[in-house]
Amino acid sequence: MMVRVPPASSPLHHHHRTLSPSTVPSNDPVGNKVYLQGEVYAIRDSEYHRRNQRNCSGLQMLNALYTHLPAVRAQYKSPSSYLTDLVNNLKRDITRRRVTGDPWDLARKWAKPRSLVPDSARGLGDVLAALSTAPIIAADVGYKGTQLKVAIMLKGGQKAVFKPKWYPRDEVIEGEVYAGADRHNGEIAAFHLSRLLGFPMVPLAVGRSVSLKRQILPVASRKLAATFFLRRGGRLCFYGVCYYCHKDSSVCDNGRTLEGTIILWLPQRLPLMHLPHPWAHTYKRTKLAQWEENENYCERVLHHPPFNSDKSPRLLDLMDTAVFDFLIQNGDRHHYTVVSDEPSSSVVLLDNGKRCPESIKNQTVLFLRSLVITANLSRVIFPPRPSPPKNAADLTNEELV
Ligand SMILES: Nc1ncnc2c1ncn2[C@@H]1O[C@H](COP(=O)(O)OP(=O)(O)OP(=O)(O)O)[C@@H](O)[C@H]1O
Ligand SMILES: [Mn+2]
Repeated sequence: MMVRVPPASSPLHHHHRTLSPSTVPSNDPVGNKVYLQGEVYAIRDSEYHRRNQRNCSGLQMLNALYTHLPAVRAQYKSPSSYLTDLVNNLKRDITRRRVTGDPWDLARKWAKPRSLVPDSARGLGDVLAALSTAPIIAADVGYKGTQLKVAIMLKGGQKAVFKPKWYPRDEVIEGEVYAGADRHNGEIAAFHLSRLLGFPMVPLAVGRSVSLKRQILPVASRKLAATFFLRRGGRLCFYGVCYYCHKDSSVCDNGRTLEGTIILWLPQRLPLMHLPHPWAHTYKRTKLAQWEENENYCERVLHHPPFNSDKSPRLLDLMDTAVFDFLIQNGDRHHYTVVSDEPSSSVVLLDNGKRCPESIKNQTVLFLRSLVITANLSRVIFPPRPSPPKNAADLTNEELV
């Protein structure tokens, strides 16, 4: 299911197809079947729909939720001091205060299987500043994955990743939710959003403009350097080594620098493991996934490890991940990542560059507040097993907010 929150007036409004509320719900023969309640659109590809008319349980749940929206709005009409403090503290944390002489060590100590950054992270501003200014002492082709990236080593021995900017910030990406290359600034927004939501599982990420000529090429491995070339007009370009890496899809500097995102590498003591996401797309237009076809799919998932253990928070963590991905508009979490050999590990939120809306920088306090409310919803609507999940429609307003 693909869910969007784009009323034209909202700060989340962005450049995807804009749908007219007046067409809802409709079943137009060529386009999408669109559901609307309040200001939420839930869109499903029409082709899927024709084949599987029954599959609307998620939409019904959403509809049930939106009956509570007016009450939630009323309660949060004015900013609470809790949220004002929360945002102020987050802001203070990301200010450079020169409280640590060893930012890499500080960040390494912070990282735990259920929290990569503490709620109150004195020195975070110093780590972020170090990421965006520390000299790059080595650069190599990306480690794995399909997209162009540069593995870098920063002075002081810290590993990191450089993901280049592909699009102007207001570029429209048409197609499926997983279409297009990554948005470098999506990774940065995702990092701050994760802290705001109390789900700090995104590795630290900052923006940085690098000089390919002066900062990357001189320290590049031979393999990486071999993919550099000059365009007419003096722009330096490269395309790296990866599944989608090709000279035709290279990135170029503007004559001086290339903008991108630097993402901190997680410490060695937190090795990662990738697991298939039970609610992944099939990535084939004509093939439905089991979760799209089978009304009892969730029950089936609950019979398998790690979901069959009352001690495992995994399903709740995946739900929080779903809320998070909804907010950053990421439809590409085909696998999820956890820390190996840590059964209680939360989901490590890597690879957040898909489709993060450009307008996230225009957030207002109002918007932030609604995010915090949304983030808490999954815990309320889906209480931990074994207590039987309540029907969202049965919840009182007090329970929801
Ligand atoms: N900050 C990090 N710390 C540790 N490991 C990382 C980090 N970022 C990425 N990795 C490892 O590298 C892999 C690929 O990274 P990423 O998902 O960002 O690249 P990608 O090319 O977009 O991958 P994909 O094509 O699978 O979407 C991750 O699955 C993870 O194992
Ligand atoms: Mn990716």
